[in-house]
Amino acid sequence: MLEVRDLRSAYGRIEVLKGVSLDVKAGEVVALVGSNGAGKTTLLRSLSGVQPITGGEILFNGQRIDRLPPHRRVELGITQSPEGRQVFGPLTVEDNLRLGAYRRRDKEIGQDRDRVFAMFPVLAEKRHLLAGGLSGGQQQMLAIGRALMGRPKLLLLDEPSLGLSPLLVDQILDAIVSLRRDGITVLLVEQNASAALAIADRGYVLETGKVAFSGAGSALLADPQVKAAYLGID
Ligand SMILES: Nc1ncnc2c1ncn2[C@@H]1O[C@H](COP(=O)(O)OP(=O)(O)OP(=O)(O)O)[C@@H](O)[C@H]1O
Repeated sequence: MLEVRDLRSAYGRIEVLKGVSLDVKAGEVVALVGSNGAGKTTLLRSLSGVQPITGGEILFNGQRIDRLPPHRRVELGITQSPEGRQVFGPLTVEDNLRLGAYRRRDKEIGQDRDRVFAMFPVLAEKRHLLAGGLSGGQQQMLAIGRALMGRPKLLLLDEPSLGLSPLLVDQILDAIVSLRRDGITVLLVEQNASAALAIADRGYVLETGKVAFSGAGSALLADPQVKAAYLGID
C-alpha cells in the first residue's frame, strides 16, 4: 500500500531524514519507533505532505504521491492524527467528529460515529460536551475518532499514548488492534516502543534519520540490540 524509497527531508541545511525506505502493506499495523529526535514525526509529516522532502519517493497503491498537496493525499485515503491532541476545543465532541467527515456526502456518517462511540464509550457519554473540557486521554481518543470519520485507508498516528496513564495507553492500543480488524492500515509512531511493537505486525527502528532495524514486531522485541538500545530492557 505504502512504499517509501530513500526519503530525505531537511530543516534548512540540517538533514533529518537521510534516506529512509519502508513499506506498509494493506491491513498491517506497522510501528515506527526510535529515540527522541530520530525523525519519526518528520517522516509522518512528509507522508501526509505538510513537510517538504528533498529526495526519494513516496508511492501509495503504486502511485507517486510525493508531489501532491496534503488535501489530495487525504482524498486518496491517507489521514494523519497529529501528536498533541489537536481537537477543536470550543466545539462539542459530536461536532468534532462531524468535522472529520466534512468531505463525505454518504449516509453512513451516523453509523461511523456510533462505531467511534463503541470504540471509545467515554466519548458517547460526553458527546454534547465541549472538547476543550475533556481530559488529555479523552482528547486523544477524540483526535483518533475524528481521523476515522474520514474513512482513511491508511491512518498515520503520531504518539497516540503521549502523556496517558497505563490504563488509557492499553485502551488506545486495543482500539488500534480493532482498527486492523476493520481493515484499516496503520502506521504508528510511538515513544512507548515495547507496547507499540507488541501490537504491531512489523516495526522499524529509526535512528538519526535512518532505519537501523526492521522486522516482525515480535522479532524486534526479542532482539538483544534493540532491547538494550531502544526498549530499556537488558
Ligand atoms: N520545525 C523544525 N525546525 C528545525 N528542526 C526541527 C523542526 N522539527 C524538528 N526538528 C528537528 O528534527 C529532528 C527530528 O525531529 P522529529 O520531531 O521528526 O523527531 P522524532 O523522532 O519525532 O522525535 P520526538 O519523539 O522527540 O518528536 C530533531 O533533531 C528536531 O530537533
